[in-house]
Parts: sequence; structure tokens; C-alpha cells
Amino acid sequence: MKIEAKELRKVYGKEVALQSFSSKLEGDKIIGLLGKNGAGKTTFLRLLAGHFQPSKGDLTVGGEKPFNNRNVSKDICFVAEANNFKEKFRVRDVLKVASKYYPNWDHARAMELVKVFKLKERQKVKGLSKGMSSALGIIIGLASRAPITIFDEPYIGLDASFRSTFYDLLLEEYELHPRTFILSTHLIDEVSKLFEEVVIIHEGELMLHEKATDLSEQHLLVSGKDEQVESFVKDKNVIHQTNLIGQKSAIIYGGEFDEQEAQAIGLKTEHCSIQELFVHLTKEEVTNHVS
Ligand SMILES: Nc1ncnc2c1ncn2[C@@H]1O[C@H](COP(=O)(O)OP(=O)(O)OP(=O)(O)O)[C@@H](O)[C@H]1O
Repeated sequence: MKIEAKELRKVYGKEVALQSFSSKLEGDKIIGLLGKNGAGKTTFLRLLAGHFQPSKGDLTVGGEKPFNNRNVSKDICFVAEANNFKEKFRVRDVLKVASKYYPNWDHARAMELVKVFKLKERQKVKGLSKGMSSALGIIIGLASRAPITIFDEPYIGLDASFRSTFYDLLLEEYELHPRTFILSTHLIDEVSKLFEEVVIIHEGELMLHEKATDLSEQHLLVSGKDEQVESFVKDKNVIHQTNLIGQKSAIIYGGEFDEQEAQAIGLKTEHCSIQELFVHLTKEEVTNHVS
């Protein structure tokens, strides 16, 4: 299902959460949605899930507006950071409600995942730990089989071992039942290997939307003697640099550059992780460098 946001704006009172966000997301893939705290990620995802209307701009999913639209919301499962399951419900009740909502719900899968995450069907929501409550949200996301499945930092309280289980299950689910997964996360290093596309929201606007493989080709970390690095990066878009007694490292992003040319003049060349790139691209002093 095609998601299309055009100059999307959302304000809460005087707080501008989304400035003017435009993006097209399409096809079965796992998309990493990244952004600093307060960048507008959750606001965009909640608009997508139809929780409220945009203040301005257009948002369509499969050509329809998601707000108050069951035809769209049945196809979107939004798993939030903090789940608001009814406290008096038991795990099985929460799953039953979800099963009624999502037409492609896979009950057998949900039951299997309850065991994987060591939950008990009879357990009351009130007695779930933070991690267990996150696990329940994750189970709903995976078993929903919703064509657009959104995980907005869904792992609060989930330990490293269960987070790793979640990433494996996500990949398995994607392979068995391809669909659009949007994963918003701050634990970029942990999950970036899953991303096929990366979207960065910065200060309420789209900063970058790239294939993960292209991101790797669009930047270069060069290091070597001060003057050689300087001469190589001259006229290039430098997003980060460090100096250490006659030695220099610089990361260039976008534009034209030739890695072999850097190596030919004796520079060491490397590629950064998505997390490193994200950090440098969204640092205040470099945000003008991305077009
Ligand atoms: N209900 C609300 N009322 C007022 N302001 C809000 C509300 N929700 C979000 N905001 C503000 O909107 C901006 C964007 O918030 P949002 O939650 O979308 O960011 P985010 O990228 O998801 O951040 P984080 O990574 O910290 O979760 C922030 O400045 C936030 O304070």
C-alpha cells in the first residue's frame, strides 16, 4: 500500500511537531524511521495510524485518508512505545480484541509467540512487567499480518535477549508474509541490518530517504595526513571531521567523490555505520549540508 505525505504539518497548541513533511513510502520492505528526540516520528506514525488529523497538508494510504477511516485502519497495526492495554484484561482478552480488529490475524502465530516471550494467556495486564507489556505489543504487531505494521520503539523494558528475539521474528515474519514494516528506533546499531530503506525526520521535515545500500555508497570516511585529507575533501560536503597531531579524518556525504582517487594519494578509506552517519547528519552544525 502506498503511503504518501505531502507537506504534512501537525501542531499541538503552539508546539510544531511536524513542520512540513513530505515522503512516499511504497512496497514490501522494512523501513527504519530515524530522528532525534522530538523530531516528529511518533507524530507522523500516529497520523498514519489515523489517530488524529493533520493541521495542514495531505496524507493518504492507498489513496485514502487514514483519519476515522476503518477501511484504512484495518490494514495498519501501530505498536506504540507504551501500550495502553486495559488493566483488567488478561493477555488472551487483549489478543482476542486484536483478532477482531485485523482481518488477517493469525491466531496460531499469536499463541506461538505468547510462548516464545514467556507470557501466560491468563496473566492480567495489570501484573505485566514493562518488558512483558512490550512483548504483548510486539506479538500483536507480528500476528496482525497488517499490510502496514508499525513498531514505534516497541521494546521499552525488553531485555537484550528478547530484543534480539524480536529482530529475528520480525525478519522471519517479513520473509514469510512480506509487507511494509516501519520501525522507529533509537537503537540504530542493533537493528540497522534489517533496514532496506532509511528515512530520517529532522525538526519536523524529511531530511533523508535512501535505500540502506545507497547510504553506504553515498559517503566516505577518509583519514591520513592533514594536508592530503584537506586537499581531497576541498569542495566536498564534509559532515564531520577530527584532527589529531598532523592526522585528520573527515566524512564526506553526497556529491561526487572517487574512493580510488583517495586511496591513490595514500588516504585510508572506510564506510561508517548507519548510526554514525545518522549522528553526524543530524548534529546541529551540519544540518545544512544535506539536500
Ligand atoms: N500531545 C502532545 N502535546 C504537545 N506537544 C506534543 C505532543 N506530542 C508531541 N509533542 C511535541 O511534538 C514534537 C514531536 O514529538 P514526537 O513525539 O512526534 O517526536 P519523536 O520524534 O517521536 O520523539 P522521541 O524520539 O523523543 O519519541 C516534540 O516537540 C513534542 O514535545
